[in-house]
Amino acid sequence: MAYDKELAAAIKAASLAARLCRKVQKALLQSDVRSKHGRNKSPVTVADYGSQALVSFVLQQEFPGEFSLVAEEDSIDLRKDGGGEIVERITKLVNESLTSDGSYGVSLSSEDVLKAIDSGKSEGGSQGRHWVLDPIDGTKGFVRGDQYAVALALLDRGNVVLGVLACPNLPLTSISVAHPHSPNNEVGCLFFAEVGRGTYMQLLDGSSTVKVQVSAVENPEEASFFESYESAHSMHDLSSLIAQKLGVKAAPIRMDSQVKYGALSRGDGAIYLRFPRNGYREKIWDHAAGSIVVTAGGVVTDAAGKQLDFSKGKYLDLDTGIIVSNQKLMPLLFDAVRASLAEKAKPQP
Ligand SMILES: Nc1ncnc2c1ncn2[C@@H]1O[C@H](COP(=O)(O)O)[C@@H](O)[C@H]1OP(=O)(O)O
Ligand SMILES: [Mg+2]
Ligand SMILES: [Mg+2]
Ligand SMILES: [Mg+2]
Repeated sequence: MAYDKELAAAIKAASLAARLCRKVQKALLQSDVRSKHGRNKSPVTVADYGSQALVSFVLQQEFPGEFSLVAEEDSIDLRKDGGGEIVERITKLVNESLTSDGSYGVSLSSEDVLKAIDSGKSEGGSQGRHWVLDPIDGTKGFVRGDQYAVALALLDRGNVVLGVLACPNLPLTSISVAHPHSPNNEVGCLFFAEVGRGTYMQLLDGSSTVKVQVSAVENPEEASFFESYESAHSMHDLSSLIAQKLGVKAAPIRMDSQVKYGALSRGDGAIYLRFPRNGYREKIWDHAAGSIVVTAGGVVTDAAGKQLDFSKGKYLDLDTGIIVSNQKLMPLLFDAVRASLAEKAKPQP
């Protein structure tokens, strides 16, 4: 109700971007992958840029006037010498997506595309409304041919009020430890949630919408947990200690990106553990959409039990890590996390 128009626009923008990403992933060339300028080694592809340009353009068409977007990518590298060819490829991809949709009847120039990418420079904060976008969350998974998500959320006065997670490679049926990728299954899901109205999953073409719910499992022995595929992103040894203390029997399900929140929101597993290495600062676009999608039955906190605060700009200010589970399991999980962190902090004999 309150955010109907925003939700419809977000679903449209994320679906179009997901289609663009799918096309690029199918034909991925090494030359499409660039490393970000020295700051870190995370890859960025034509699809990250194309997705950001497309979502930014669609949202600005739907909401002319006041517009604020906090997004991961910028055009600095693209504007450098030698970036011209890649900008042309991105522009072509964006225009092909807009033409296939047919709603806007425009063709963007390269400069329009660069401007659309750069309109994601807002800092967010506790006042007003801000869109929050990760155009491809899990770029490493995307490049590997695995899981990734287009993650879009809306902040209103510092709170996440809606979120859309498009997961082009997530099987429609439940994934498990034994079948994390299910190559024979149909893939491509989109999750959406609006504050107080539950979470829904549909196919990427918008059909077959169903209401979903986080698993209500209460016995940790029956619970399985998600964590990053990349051990550089989240400490696998710490999660395994937590799982052991909790009594979880199943092996971890390792997947890239906020797809983990999507899978959790429909009950594929009951726990998500994320413990980045020291010094890593979490960004709001890596958790905004995911965190609202799991609120139908789920709880998201940092390792100190505090709710995530999206009102402080583009970084999340949090203690040690992020944990997600259902309301019943959370107290047990929280105890296991505290005990494991204390054990790891003890000097080794
Ligand atoms: N060193 C890092 N530690 C933790 N997370 C990272 C690191 N580098 C990038 N990320 C981001 O973490 C998320 C991936 O986490 P996961 O390992 O759960 O898939 C992505 O948002 C990824 O960015 P990106 O959006 O560029 O892919
Ligand atoms: Mg990145
Ligand atoms: Mg990300
Ligand atoms: Mg990203």
